[in-house]
Amino acid sequence: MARPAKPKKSAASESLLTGRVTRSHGRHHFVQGPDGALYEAHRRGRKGDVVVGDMVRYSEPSGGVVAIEEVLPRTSLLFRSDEWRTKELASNIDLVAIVFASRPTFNPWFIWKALLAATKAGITPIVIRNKTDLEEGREEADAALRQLEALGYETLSISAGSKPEEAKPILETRFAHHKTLFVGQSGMGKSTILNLLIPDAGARTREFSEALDLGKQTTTVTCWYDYGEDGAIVDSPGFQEFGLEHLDFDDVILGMPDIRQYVTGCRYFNCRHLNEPQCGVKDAVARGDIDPKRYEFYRDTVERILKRPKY
Ligand SMILES: Nc1nc2c(ncn2[C@@H]2O[C@H](COP(=O)(O)OP(=O)(O)OP(=O)(O)O)[C@@H](O)[C@H]2O)c(=O)[nH]1
Ligand SMILES: [Zn+2]
Repeated sequence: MARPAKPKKSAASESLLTGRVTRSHGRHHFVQGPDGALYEAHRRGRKGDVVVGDMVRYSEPSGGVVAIEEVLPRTSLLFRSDEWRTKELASNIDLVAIVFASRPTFNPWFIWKALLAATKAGITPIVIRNKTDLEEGREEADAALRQLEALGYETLSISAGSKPEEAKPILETRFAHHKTLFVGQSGMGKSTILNLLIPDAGARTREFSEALDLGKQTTTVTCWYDYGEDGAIVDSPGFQEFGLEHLDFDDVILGMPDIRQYVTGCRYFNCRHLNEPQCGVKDAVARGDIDPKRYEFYRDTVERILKRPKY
């Protein structure tokens, strides 16, 4: 028997609306419709493929809850991972702002890992050195910043908390018309910066969590805030680690310009720059042309990758 012809696009699919996923709590998503209204949303078929930042097609709200029928193609997708799993952080962003300060003590590896993850995702990174007013730890923080600049990364220096009137226009100029994800270790001043850019962010979140009775949960998830006409500020919860389980060896080389520039001096074309003889990278470390701390980071990152079963 002949199969029945596939039905033409149903009236239902034509009535789908397009909106943005602005928050996710496990399988609970929140979609902002074209009119700005927020809807609680579930993914049709319980697929776990929805990420904050996604543009989705969803069905008309019934009882306030909508069904996400389709995730539209993304322009970018940023990951971070831990030992156990790789997690999407946000989609459709075009800048990653990495915030650090001299106090609490920052970990340069966090910054370097975030830079590698951004490079891997093809998203422009920018490093923000906050709390320039603090004396404590100033030297290390300034040295870290100078090194990042020498590596070719864009940076900004501000005191978001103590000189907000100076910091605000600097931030506004750089982040207008961009969709920026902010990442940083806890306590670096991410929330302070966010509040300068979006003064009512706290109120928006409170309103939202009260309306949906979410309590404290809202502070522990990634949130998308529209910013101006065509920009967005995406706040991620502070975390201490920025795992790179989703990177391969080549991604590390591509994301570390100071290492990459010496690989042409290696004898073996497949040199990993770890224990091989006549290695251009190790020679550069020995001469003092590569910062030993950066090489240590390189070694640790690559050794983790090479330990994986795939290699
Ligand atoms: N001295 C000084 N303190 C600042 C500055 N910016 C922020 N702070 C302070 O640093 C502390 C941490 O700032 P937050 O904005 O809460 O940091 P956060 O990165 O959002 O931290 P989490 O919420 O843990 O992720 C607060 O006490 C701020 O007042 C600054 O420019 N100078
Ligand atoms: Zn080598």
